[in-house]
Amino acid sequence: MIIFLNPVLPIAPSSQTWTCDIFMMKPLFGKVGIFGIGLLGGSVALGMRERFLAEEIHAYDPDPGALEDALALQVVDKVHASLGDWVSELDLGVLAAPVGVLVNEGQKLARFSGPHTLWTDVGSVKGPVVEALTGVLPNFVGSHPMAGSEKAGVEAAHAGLLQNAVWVITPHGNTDPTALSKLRDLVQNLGAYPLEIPPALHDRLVARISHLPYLLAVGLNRLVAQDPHQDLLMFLAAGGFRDLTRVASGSPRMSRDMVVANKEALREAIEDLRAVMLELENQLEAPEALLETALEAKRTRDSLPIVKRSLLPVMNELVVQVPDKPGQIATVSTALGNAGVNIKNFEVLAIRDEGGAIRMGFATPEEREEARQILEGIGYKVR
Ligand SMILES: NC(=O)C1=CN([C@@H]2O[C@H](COP(=O)(O)OP(=O)(O)OC[C@H]3O[C@@H](n4cnc5c(N)ncnc54)[C@H](O)[C@@H]3O)[C@@H](O)[C@H]2O)C=CC1
Ligand SMILES: O=C(O)C(=O)Cc1ccc(O)cc1
Repeated sequence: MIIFLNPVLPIAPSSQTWTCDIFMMKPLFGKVGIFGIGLLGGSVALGMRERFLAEEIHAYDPDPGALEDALALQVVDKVHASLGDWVSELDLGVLAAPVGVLVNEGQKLARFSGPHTLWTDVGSVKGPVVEALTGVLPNFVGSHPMAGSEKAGVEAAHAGLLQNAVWVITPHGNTDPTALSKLRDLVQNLGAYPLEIPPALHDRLVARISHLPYLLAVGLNRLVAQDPHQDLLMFLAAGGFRDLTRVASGSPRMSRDMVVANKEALREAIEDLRAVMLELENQLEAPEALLETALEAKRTRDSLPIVKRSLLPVMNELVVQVPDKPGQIATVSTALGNAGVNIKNFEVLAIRDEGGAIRMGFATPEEREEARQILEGIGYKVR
């Protein structure tokens, strides 16, 4: 069964109906722990921070450099180089380590977890992780945001990565319904689309739509690397080769772990692709048949849904913290208006007890910088 839910974005109602009452809303979670503060873990933390979904965000990572960067970039509030009692205080734990270590990491965390913590992971393969951790980590529900990039590490993390992304949730027969519902809330509040799919079906589908394309990208690059005219091929590589092989630029370790963990489903997909390639090879002698296949490919490719990543490029956005006092929206917009800075997009984000936040979009990075200086100049905290 597949359930597709519309996201509930924490966008403010129109200015006529907006009241300060929403400033009294509590964040969805108190303490949150991110285990593996890289591209995905960092993006979850930033998304939660930007939308005030957590009171305090902690990170654990075996790499001291990752912890240092996460603190310096203000992605999290506190960092830990080891697991300990702090884990038992978490309301939400997110495993965002490489796929190959998720089961082991989850089993270790089970020894520290409190009974009330909601646990999830963002790993690219779900079957083995969900099987091993359901009922072991309390309130565990597996998940997989279908969003990423060819970059790795916390310095590449950004909240916009998850915005409007399809975020697969993979319930198991023993999944606790309350935990499932809380995870759905989190995904929707992060601005993503929760899509529920059983773990085994998820793995079969991502083998075809994500893992096989990755192996193909590796294979196409290997053909170039092994060719006696490698240098010339590099010069000739135009948009097609680049588009088709972009994912080979991602973290090789992350991707290696991902394909190995899904090897059964991937073998089937490779087998099917072999048959298709053979068919295509034969169709070189049957141009009419090849044209039919090419037309079908164009129809399929052209009907892929267009994913709108965010209302404005993430780079031109500012988030301003505002206290729970009357007239804040007027003060912010008047200060910018008086300086001739045009606000292209205006959104009131989720709110915590002591105040709220406004997200604004600007047409250019220069205008955003000007807005930042003006708002900081009149005492606002801006990110
Ligand atoms: N990169 C992508 O496009 C996507 C990745 N994912 C999944 O997200 C997870 C993380 O991937 P990325 O953020 O891309 O990788 P990354 O390499 O950017 O970050 C992984 C982090 O995990 C840390 N780590 C390594 N061993 C650990 C352990 N035992 N415990 C805790 N942390 C540990 C690393 O030091 C690193 O900071 C993986 O499971 C991956 O399958 C999911 C969707 C997209
Ligand atoms: O960069 C892209 O287009 C990707 O497809 C990245 C990606 C990598 C791994 C995942 O589990 C999900 C998405």
